[in-house]
Order: sequence, then structure tokens, then C-alpha cells
Amino acid sequence: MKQLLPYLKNYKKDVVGAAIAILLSVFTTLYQPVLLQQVQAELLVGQSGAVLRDTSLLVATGILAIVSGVFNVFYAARITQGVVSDLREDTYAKIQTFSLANIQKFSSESLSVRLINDMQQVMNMVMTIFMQLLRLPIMMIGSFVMAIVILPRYWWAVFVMLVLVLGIGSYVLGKMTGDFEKFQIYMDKLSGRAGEFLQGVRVVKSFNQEGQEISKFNKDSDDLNQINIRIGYWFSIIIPAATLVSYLTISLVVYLVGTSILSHPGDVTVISPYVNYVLTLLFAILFVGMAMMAISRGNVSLKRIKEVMDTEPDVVFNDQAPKDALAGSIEFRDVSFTYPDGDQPVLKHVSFKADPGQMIGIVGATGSGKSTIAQLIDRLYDPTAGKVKIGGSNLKEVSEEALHKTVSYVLQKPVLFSGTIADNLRQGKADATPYELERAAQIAQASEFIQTYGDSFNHEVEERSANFSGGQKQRLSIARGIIADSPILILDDSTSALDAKSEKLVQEALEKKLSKTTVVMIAEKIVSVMHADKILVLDDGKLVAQGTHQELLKSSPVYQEIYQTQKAKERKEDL
Ligand SMILES: Nc1ncnc2c1ncn2[C@@H]1O[C@H](COP(=O)(O)OP(=O)(O)OP(=O)(O)O)[C@@H](O)[C@H]1O
Repeated sequence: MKQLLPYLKNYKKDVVGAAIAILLSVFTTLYQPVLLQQVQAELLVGQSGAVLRDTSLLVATGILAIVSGVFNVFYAARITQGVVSDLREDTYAKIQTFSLANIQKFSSESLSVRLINDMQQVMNMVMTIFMQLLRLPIMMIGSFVMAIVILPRYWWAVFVMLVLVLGIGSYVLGKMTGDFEKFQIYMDKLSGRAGEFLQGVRVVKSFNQEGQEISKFNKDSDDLNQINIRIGYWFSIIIPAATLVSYLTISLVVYLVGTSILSHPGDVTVISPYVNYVLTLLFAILFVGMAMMAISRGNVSLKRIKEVMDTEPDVVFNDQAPKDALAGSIEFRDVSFTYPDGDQPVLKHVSFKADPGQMIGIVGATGSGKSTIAQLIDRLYDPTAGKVKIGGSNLKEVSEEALHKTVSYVLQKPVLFSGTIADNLRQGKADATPYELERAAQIAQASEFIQTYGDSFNHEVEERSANFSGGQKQRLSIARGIIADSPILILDDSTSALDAKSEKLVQEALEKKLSKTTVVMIAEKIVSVMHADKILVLDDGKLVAQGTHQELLKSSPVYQEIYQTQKAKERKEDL
């Protein structure tokens, strides 16, 4: 809860407004039964002037209760919206500083549940605090004291009732707290499941896996339901049990007052306000129970948000370093790397150099560590051991801006965002001119299909880029990578969905038009990189050979094997 205090400071006036409104509202609630008792007593003795005065006062306190209630809601809502939206923005900004390793540790689904569902729970908690928390203890103590003051002879009845109802409430709340925690964890799981299905919907459909996906989803949904039912079950016990205890107390007191009315005739006027105070006490306790539930639930969520806020980004940039682009050289010096959730190194003592303007090919079996090298060049992760340098500087000493100006990374799986084609290309260079858009599209062999759209670069990309083929998406993401004219361009198997002719055209265009750019080309097929200035051969995380195609054919058995296997396969396909 301490975590919310700095946010509350921005809403001091609203907090004061809410507190004043609550105090007024509590005062009117507790004062009304006293006025009622006075009116009854005055009616019995026929004091019509006093009846009129106190009835008017009763109406006035009623109006005050309504007005203060409205103001209370107004201020509480302003505080809640303000505090939670500030907290949400800060949490989102914090997530933006996370490295891939940070995100992987939480899982992207859990982060989105924390940003949306957990924030909603915190919102309920803050609203409850400013609507109920100050009011309820005063109401509880006030109605308890007033019930004793107006009927002191039976003080023990209301005391026993209080103990019983509080006992039931704290027992039930204790049972529920663990379930709130489980609820949020099941929410993470369920939204992870839904996210995975939606991302892989094509695979699910083509492999006819809908039935299996539905049963997995239903199982997680049932688990969530079970928790919800259990929470509802405890909730359904607390209200009838507490109400029963209160009505038994009232019946007992009415019976006791009835049997002793002759010796205490004044008690007639006490019954109605007494019932009022006992019921106020009951509702105050019930609302405290509900408020405690909202608070305990909100606290669970706040703890989950705090975990995000307290996480230090794994990758920290040097903000003091120059912001200009660096030269296009790359050096790996004895680099080893293990993924945060892995137990085996996926890169082992890798060392190589690339000079500005060179084309570097990286080949190796699937899972040999090719993409990992690319991710280390773009500093998505830091090496576990060794150094990665670009432009002669250790990446740990480079500013984030300089790195992003120097390295352009075209991912293995092309990702486009909803918006127009131009919007997507301009993610590579925000102020790209139409000429630059066209040049990048031509190099990536995307120009031809873009021109088939009447609206050309203004053609809309649908959500998850569903209106483009795999090859078109790859061409557009290559164009986005090219447009910035960065000194280093990484193409991570980025031409795999292109036909052989288009792939060759992209390579020729890259060689001709980006001759000063250091291109790191990761490829499954050797034919895609055989013209590179240097080819790195990876085998199970180790750099087993490096050199030109001709050199490797002579010196590297691994390279020869890959090349011969691929050639044999090609021949078979040609037949
Ligand atoms: N985010 C990750 N977390 C944990 N392990 C990972 C992660 N990404 C990759 N790996 C593991 O690291 C190893 C190297 O993966 P990498 O993606 O670098 O291989 P690759 O040579 O690019 O493979 P491919 O040709 O199939 O793309 C693999 O064993 C893979 O399972």
C-alpha cells in the first residue's frame, strides 16, 4: 500500500474533500436515529412545535446525507482514476525499459494481465478506501456506542453480537485471501493460453487442433471458475450468518424490553432507534468485510505490480555516451551466452571480426545459435562472458540512441503493425521521404506488389498483417530495415519465404545499393551467403570455421557436409 502514497500526493485536495464528505455523511447517519427518538418522544407528550422543529432537522440531515454522499463519490472517483492511471503509465514505462530477458522472466501475458486486470483490482481497492474505509470504522464505533448509550441495560447483547459477527467475518476473509492470489495466477495462465491460440490460429486450424485447444482452454477456465465459485461460496455464507446473528440480538432485546416495559415505560421510544443502530452496526461490519476483501485483493495485485516496478532492467545503456551512429565494424571477443531460463550455453567462446562494408554470412544447423549472435549484436541480451563491440566500442559503453542508429535488425519472423505500409516503413526512419520509401521498397523487391494497390504506400496493414503473404511481409520488413541506412544491417533468415529469383534480386540490390553497409546475413541455405566476404560456420554454439566460400569448402568438414547435403537435396527437387 506504501507504493500508492507518492501517487496520492498529487491528489491532496481531493483526499481532503473526500474526508470532509465522509465525515458529514457519517454524522448525518448517526444523528438521524437520535432525532427520530426525540420526535417519537415529543409526539407522545404532544409537543407539536418541537415535533415540527425536529422533523425539519430530520429532513435537513437527510439532504445533507445525500449531498455529502454525492461529493464523496465524486472525490473518490477522481482520486482512483488519477492514481491508477499514473501507476499504469509508470508501470508501462518501466516495461519499456525491460530487456527481452526481463520480459521472458515475467512472460508477456503475465505483464499484460498486470497492466489491465491487476490495475482494475487496485482501482477497486483505492475506490473502496476513499468511499468506505474512513466511514465504516466511525459508523461501526458510533452505532455500537449509541446502541449502548440509548439502552445501557442490555449493553452485553450488542457486545456479543459484535464479537460473533466479527468472528464469522475474519474466519471467512482468512479463507478467501489465498484464493485471491490463486485467481490472479489463473488469470495469467488463461490469458497466456488465449494469446498463444490467437497468435497461432492458422497452425491450429490447419492441423485441425481446435478441439484440443478448446479442451485446454476449458480446463484453465474451469480452474478459474472453481476459484471464483469458492470465493462466491464464502461470500454467500457471511451475509446470511451475520444477518441472522443481528436479528436474533434484536429479537432478544425487544423481548427483554417488552417483559420489563411496566418498570421502564420510557423504553418504548428507544426500540426503533435501537433497531436502527444495530442494523447500522451490522451493515457497517458487512461493508468492512467487503472492503477488506477488495483491499486484500487489491494488495495481491499491487504486490504483482510492485514486482514489475522493482525489477531492474537487465540491459542498461550508457546515457552519457555520444548519441551519433558508430562505424559498421563488429567484433565478438570470446563470447559465451546462456539464455536466462536456460541451463546450457547456446554460444561458446565465439570470436570473429567484421569490417565496415563487409557482408558476413552465418550458417549452421537449426538451433546452432545463429539468431542468438544477431540478438547480441543488437544488444537484446548481454553476453554471459566475453565482449561484443561495434564501431570499436564495447556495447555496454554505448548509448541506446547510438546503438539504434548503428544497427538495423530484420527479424526472422516478420512483424508488421496495423496502420499503412508507409507507417510500417517509417518505423525504420520516422521522417523518410517518399523517395526513400520507394528506394527501400525497390531494394527489398517490395515495390512491384505495393504498386498493385491503388493507394500504394497508403495501403492498410490489417491487425497481425493478415492481409499479406509471408513473402510480402518479409519484403516489407526488409524494406523497413533498409530505410534507416544504418551502418550495420542484420537479416536473420529474412529471405526464407522469397522465391529463389526474388532472393537473388534482393541480394544483388543489397550489394549494389548498400555497398558501405555491413550486412550480417543469417541463412539456412549456403547458396544465400556464398558470395559473402566472410562466412561463419556454427555448430552447436561453437564457431567451428570462418572464411570465404572457397576457403571453407577446402578447410571446413562441417561446411562441406552442409553444402553437399543441400546440393543433393536441390538436385533431388529438380528431378
Ligand atoms: N528466448 C530463448 N530462451 C531460451 N532458449 C532459447 C531462446 N531462444 C533460443 N533459444 C535456444 O538457443 C539455441 C540457439 O537458438 P537460435 O535461435 O540462436 O538458433 P538458430 O541457429 O538461429 O536456429 P534456427 O536456424 O532454427 O533459427 C536453441 O537451442 C534454442 O532452443
